[in-house]
Amino acid sequence: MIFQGNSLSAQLLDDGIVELKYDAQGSVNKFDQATFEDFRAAVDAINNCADAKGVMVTSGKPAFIVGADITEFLETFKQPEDQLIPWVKTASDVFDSFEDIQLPTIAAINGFALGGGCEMTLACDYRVADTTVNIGLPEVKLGLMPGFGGTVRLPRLIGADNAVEWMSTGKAHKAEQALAVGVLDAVVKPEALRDAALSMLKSAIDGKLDWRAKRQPKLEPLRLSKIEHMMTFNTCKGMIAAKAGKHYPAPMVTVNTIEAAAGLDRAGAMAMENAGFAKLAKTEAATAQIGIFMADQVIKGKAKKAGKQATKAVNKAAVLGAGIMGGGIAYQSAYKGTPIIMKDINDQALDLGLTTAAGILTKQVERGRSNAKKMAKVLNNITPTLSYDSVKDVDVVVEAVVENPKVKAAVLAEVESVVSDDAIVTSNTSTISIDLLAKDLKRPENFCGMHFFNPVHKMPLVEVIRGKDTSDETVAAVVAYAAKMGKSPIVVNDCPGFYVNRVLFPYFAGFSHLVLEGADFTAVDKVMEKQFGWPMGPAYLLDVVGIDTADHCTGVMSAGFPTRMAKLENDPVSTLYRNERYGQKNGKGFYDYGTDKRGKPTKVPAETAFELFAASCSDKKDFAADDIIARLMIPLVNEVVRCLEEGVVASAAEADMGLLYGLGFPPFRGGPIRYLETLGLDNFIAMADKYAHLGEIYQVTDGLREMAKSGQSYFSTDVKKA
Ligand SMILES: NC(=O)c1ccc[n+]([C@@H]2O[C@H](COP(=O)([O-])OP(=O)(O)OC[C@H]3O[C@@H](n4cnc5c(N)ncnc54)[C@H](O)[C@@H]3O)[C@@H](O)[C@H]2O)c1
Repeated sequence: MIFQGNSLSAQLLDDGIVELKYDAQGSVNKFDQATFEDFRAAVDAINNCADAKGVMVTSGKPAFIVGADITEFLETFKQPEDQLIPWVKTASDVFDSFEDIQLPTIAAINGFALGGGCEMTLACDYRVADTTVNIGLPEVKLGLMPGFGGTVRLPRLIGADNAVEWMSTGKAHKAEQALAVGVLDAVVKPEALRDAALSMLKSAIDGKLDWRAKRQPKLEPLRLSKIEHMMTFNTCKGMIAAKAGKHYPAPMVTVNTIEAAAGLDRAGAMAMENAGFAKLAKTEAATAQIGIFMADQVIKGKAKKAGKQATKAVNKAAVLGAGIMGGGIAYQSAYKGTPIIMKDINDQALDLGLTTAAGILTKQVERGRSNAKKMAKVLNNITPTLSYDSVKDVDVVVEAVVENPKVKAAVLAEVESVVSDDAIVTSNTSTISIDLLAKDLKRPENFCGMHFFNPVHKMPLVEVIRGKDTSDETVAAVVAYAAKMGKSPIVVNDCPGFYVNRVLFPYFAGFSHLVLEGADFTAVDKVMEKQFGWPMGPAYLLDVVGIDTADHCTGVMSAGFPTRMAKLENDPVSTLYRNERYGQKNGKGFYDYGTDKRGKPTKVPAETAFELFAASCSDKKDFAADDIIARLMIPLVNEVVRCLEEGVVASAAEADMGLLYGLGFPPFRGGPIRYLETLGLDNFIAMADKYAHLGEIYQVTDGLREMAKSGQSYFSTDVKKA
């Protein structure tokens, strides 16, 4: 052994080959600060080893190297930009010093080689992978760009156009794709990987392969003619500008960096990369996207823990109601491998439920994401029925019948009397209290809410709602089932609106206030979509949710929080409802919906809506974009803070992910709490105080003022809880 560190070692094998083996103490190999120290020391040891003739990089884990340690990023990136440049240069220098070892080098790549893991292989002269490989530079998904030489080495290896595509999409590539584009030199079966790498390295040592010639282009400027240069970068920039948009600067900074560095040697190009990386590390988008990655880990971690704690595995499920939601739930359960009975009271509904599932599957087949065999298997996993007979032996029931407390109470009691004593019963209600529904059940400990979002197959969130009698076992089993369905579950406590709708309705109230004061709803939608970044502005979202549903929910919320969320006089939503404008479902709401000559869906602001509001709202008035954003977002953020303070949602991470996964909160803003903290607690409070006279939804809590005063972060409170 010529070097032994905590996460990697260098051993001199026969024939003078040094095996540089990454084998961290944790479950995966990643580049954290300690690994960098090891890496640097290992390079020194190899340079000082007189007998070394070549270097083979391997992994002792099922994955090669998964990337940099993202958990260190947010803390590190608090440094000012001018200090981050030397910080990242220290890291890229180690990769350069490895690349400069005056011996042939090869990476034997298995499983994931992402980010820093991919960059480690790029610093080698040759790359042999096995068929399990997944290789790529996904930094852009964290609002960053490669920082360990990826932007320098990859374009010089596979051409600027291919490299920009790899880096601007952040996609991971399978072995064959990476081989075709020239990132890999060979692909072999997993059992042949080591021998193949050794054999190729020996050929280089013996002079049969010219490793110096292979390395040289990586040290020089990119070989591009003026025309090629112009064509490549202009085309790439055009595509990126259209796709990524202004809220996601990382892809454009990446391509600009590669372009600016094209005429430079490695040292010059690396300096460009160091600067570009530091610039991106300081953007709000990077903070937000890194925050999302960490918060997602929190959710996944909790789901995994629930899976271990759950005493009851869900192997067979039932859904009651084959409507929009029931059909979607049946599809999702079946698709992810849990057979499900779909019960309704009428045949037509069952047909519709199955047709919905088949429709989703057909689209997947058309897009090449599935095939007829898989489609048949999924459909076979759904058993439609009109009777309770086949529901008897299921492990979990999801009730998704009409939103009527009496019907739900009757259906829940019925099903409870049919299933076994340890079966879990859940409700997909969006507004009815879980404690209220549990009141007449014999086994309330086996009951909780399981709130899916529409459309079920697309929306990642499931709120698992704990009632006052719900047992921990029930929560654990339902969380595990939701995760098995491929969803991201968050556990919330029972309260009106649960978590997501509870914070959404104050936002809608902010919108209604604005319209009542004369705002043009199309202008509000435009600001909230284009500037704030929501996938739909509030008027459009209300149309999609359904004006009738929204009006009903407003009633529920005002009953639950009578002072803060009291129904507004002349609420534009109620005005539309009274005029039978139910939104997208009947083709008329704030907008009119239809189809054009080619059958494409259309959406135009409805003249009738303007007329109705002219009669019940103040005269038309323009509002500044900042004003619009503040008046909608302050109520939402305030309510999220209340939910955290009341323990409705357990952590800032879950509060953020709930809105990201349930409502499509703009990812570049990270979630409501990340948005609050990016603004700064003091700034948010100052802004909210300006609007406090508008009502309670604008008034910040004492708890928030306390947090601001003591300079605390909601995310550090999460760390303490964990
Ligand atoms: N649609 C949404 O966007 C959405 C989102 C989240 C939650 N939810 C909730 O999901 C539930 C269902 O909503 P939906 O939109 O799917 O409604 P829907 O009207 O499309 O479907 C309800 C189905 O329940 C069936 N049904 C009625 N009584 C029944 C009974 N006794 N036994 C079995 N089936 C019965 C009906 O025949 C119908 O097929 C509601 O509680 C709703 O609040 C809806």
